[in-house]
Amino acid sequence: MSALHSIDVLLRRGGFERHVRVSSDARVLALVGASGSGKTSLLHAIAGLLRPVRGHIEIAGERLFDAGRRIDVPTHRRRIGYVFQDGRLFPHLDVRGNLLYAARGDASAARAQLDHIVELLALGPLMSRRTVGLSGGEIQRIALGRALLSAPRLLLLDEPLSMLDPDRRDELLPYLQRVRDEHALPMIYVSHAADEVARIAQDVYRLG
Ligand SMILES: Nc1ncnc2c1ncn2[C@@H]1O[C@H](COP(=O)(O)OP(=O)(O)OP(=O)(O)O)[C@@H](O)[C@H]1O
Repeated sequence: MSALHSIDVLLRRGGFERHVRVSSDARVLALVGASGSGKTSLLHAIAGLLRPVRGHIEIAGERLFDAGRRIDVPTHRRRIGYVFQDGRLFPHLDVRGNLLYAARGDASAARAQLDHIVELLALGPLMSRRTVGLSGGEIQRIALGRALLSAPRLLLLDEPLSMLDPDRRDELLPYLQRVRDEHALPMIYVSHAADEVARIAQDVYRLG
């Protein structure tokens, strides 16, 4: 039986090429490595945005990609929540609209799930705000909530705290820890910050 995260791929992007081999049973895995070592490229490959030259990607028993077996699950069927450095909220929607954008299931299930996420991430006071004027930490909490509401089977986080100043980072970390502890989701967490990695992840893979 494969590990929870079982990845063995050759990645190529322009002149960049890297072989990545990860086998880990940690539910929360951190990816670290120098700038340009391929962390984001690996997340893109997992999300189906970059096709590996060869190899396989299997997470939580789900074969997402396997060149030899001609498996390449389309991005929208991979059920992946993706949180970027900069939140990437939709400017034309208010906070509630952003959260519900990708909500799955029937209306009552979506509402129950929304209530849970709003509580978990303390988003109540923000619900009818426009995205303009939100702080960086608020934006990231909403981005995290939006990703969770898509009912993902895997959460990818690409340096979600790196644009925040140290105080805001410290404020947001406990929310990430709550998500880690209250959702049984596998998570892959890219970061440059060793202290952050130590507080979030259960295993660390270094690229490069
Ligand atoms: N669209 C692209 N076309 C060509 N090369 C690319 C493209 N995107 C990324 N690269 C190259 O691929 C390599 C890996 O980039 P990637 O963004 O995966 O690294 P990273 O480890 O996430 O870096 P950082 O920590 O700076 O975000 C780099 O050398 C980068 O220049």
